[in-house]
Amino acid sequence: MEHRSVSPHVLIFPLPVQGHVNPMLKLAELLSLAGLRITFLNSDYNHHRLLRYTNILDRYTRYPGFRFQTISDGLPLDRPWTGAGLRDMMDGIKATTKPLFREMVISWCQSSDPVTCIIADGLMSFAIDVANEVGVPIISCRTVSPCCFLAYFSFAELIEAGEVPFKDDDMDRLVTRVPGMEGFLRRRDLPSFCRTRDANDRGIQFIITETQQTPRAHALILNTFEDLDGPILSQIRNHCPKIYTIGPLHAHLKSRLASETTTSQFSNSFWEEDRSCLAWLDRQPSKSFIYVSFGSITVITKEQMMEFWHGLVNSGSRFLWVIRPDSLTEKDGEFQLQAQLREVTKERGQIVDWAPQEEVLAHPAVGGFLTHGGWNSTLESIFAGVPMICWPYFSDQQLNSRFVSHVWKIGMDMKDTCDRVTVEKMVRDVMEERRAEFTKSVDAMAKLARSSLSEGGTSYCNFNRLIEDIRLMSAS
Ligand SMILES: O=c1ccn([C@@H]2O[C@H](COP(=O)(O)OP(=O)(O)O[C@H]3O[C@H](CO)[C@@H](O)[C@H](O)[C@H]3O)[C@@H](O)[C@H]2O)c(=O)[nH]1
Ligand SMILES: C[C@H]1CC[C@@H]2C(C(=O)O)=CO[C@@H](O)[C@@H]21
Repeated sequence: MEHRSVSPHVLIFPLPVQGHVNPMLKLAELLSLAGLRITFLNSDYNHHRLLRYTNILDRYTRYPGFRFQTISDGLPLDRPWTGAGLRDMMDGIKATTKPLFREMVISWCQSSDPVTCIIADGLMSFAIDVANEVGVPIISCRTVSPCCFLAYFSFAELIEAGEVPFKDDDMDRLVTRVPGMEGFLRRRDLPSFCRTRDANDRGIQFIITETQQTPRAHALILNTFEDLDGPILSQIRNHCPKIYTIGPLHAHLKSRLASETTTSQFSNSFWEEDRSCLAWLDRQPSKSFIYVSFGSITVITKEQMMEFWHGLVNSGSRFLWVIRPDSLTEKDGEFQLQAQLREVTKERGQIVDWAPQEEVLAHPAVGGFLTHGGWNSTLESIFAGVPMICWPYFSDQQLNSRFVSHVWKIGMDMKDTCDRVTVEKMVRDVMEERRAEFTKSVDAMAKLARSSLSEGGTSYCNFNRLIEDIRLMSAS
């Protein structure tokens, strides 16, 4: 790839959530590898956590044009933030981050090194307003699944047609107005924000407003590959014609780094990874354990935690279970329940606060993944060829789990149930009874993912087009 003498300067600005920062940091490194200069804008709080638990400074500052900047997210320092606090986060961003961002961008644009292009999280459309005000091209990046993004586009129409809010409790009724999903999308598969009786609910209105702004951006980056989401992408292209599908980003970065001499540690985690579990995995037989993790912001009740635990133990499979310290909805004085579970679990497996997930999924001893179905986890599981059981918590996860079970047929959907009998049955299905069937389809998808990243593959070529697009911005 050609490097011009002054390379473009790209400002990357993710929503301050693990599942957004992680893929956007990977995107940032990919762009750095291509010779672009990057300013990565993190919230103060998240940056501090990354400094504490990862080697991001060593990893990223080896690129001469890379720098981190920080901004306030407007939240008090004594949170942890989880999915239950979505409104607080959005309010903080609107009141505090938005005006600060505008000031920062204006001052950078007046400096001797103005930004050529902004790549901002598609959930912060105020970045589009600011970019337009200062005349800098902006590309939107949505870290959520394309199927969910498409459903968001249909929210206003669903409301107008009276499909949302739901008028009764029949959650299995088909939803007819999300294009391309007419035959299989049930009410229960819509993003959790639709489970309200109020069409003016702030959650729904926020998503509608943000999503409808996306076409105002110069282009849209999606973390997927064409063979996974082809029919959905052609529907999205009716709204946003210029899309760069360059995923799975985690694997794309690894494949482009493969020729470089670099560290093999890729953690962008807000928690300390417990790497001791890898040694435990090394002692397990092939495809013998199930990995359990519900991502970075899911919270569960003590009751649900116990149902999962009994179901896992009764299944007879060994398991590695990530229980973040802030996982429980209720207070767990001194983490008593978590400590007890750890103790009684020793026989059957391990419980850790946070795992090196990509490495765990790539381990030969893993046979299945019990996941909340966050989009990063879904892509990481597909790429590793690991069948899933999805227990969606919120947002896109309700849709992702339907696609996993019904469209791609690479796992099972445990949505809206949480009892030990179901957990046991599904674990047995994925690990034993239906293992061959799921493994065959997920392996085929993993192969397509790999080929999208190889030279000439769709994600590979789309990434090169993205770079050219950004370079042309600096030339004009
Ligand atoms: O022990 C762990 C658990 C998770 N992870 C990583 O954390 C990320 C989690 O991302 P994701 O699976 O997408 O879940 P969330 O953290 O819940 O992500 C939020 O952001 C995603 C992208 O927008 C959405 O798809 C989700 O629904 C939303 O909850 C992944 O890269 C995992 O590899 C670890 O490294 N170690
Ligand atoms: C903060 C959550 C609200 C919706 C966001 C999202 C999306 O892009 O739609 C996915 O999951 C969460 O991280 C975001």
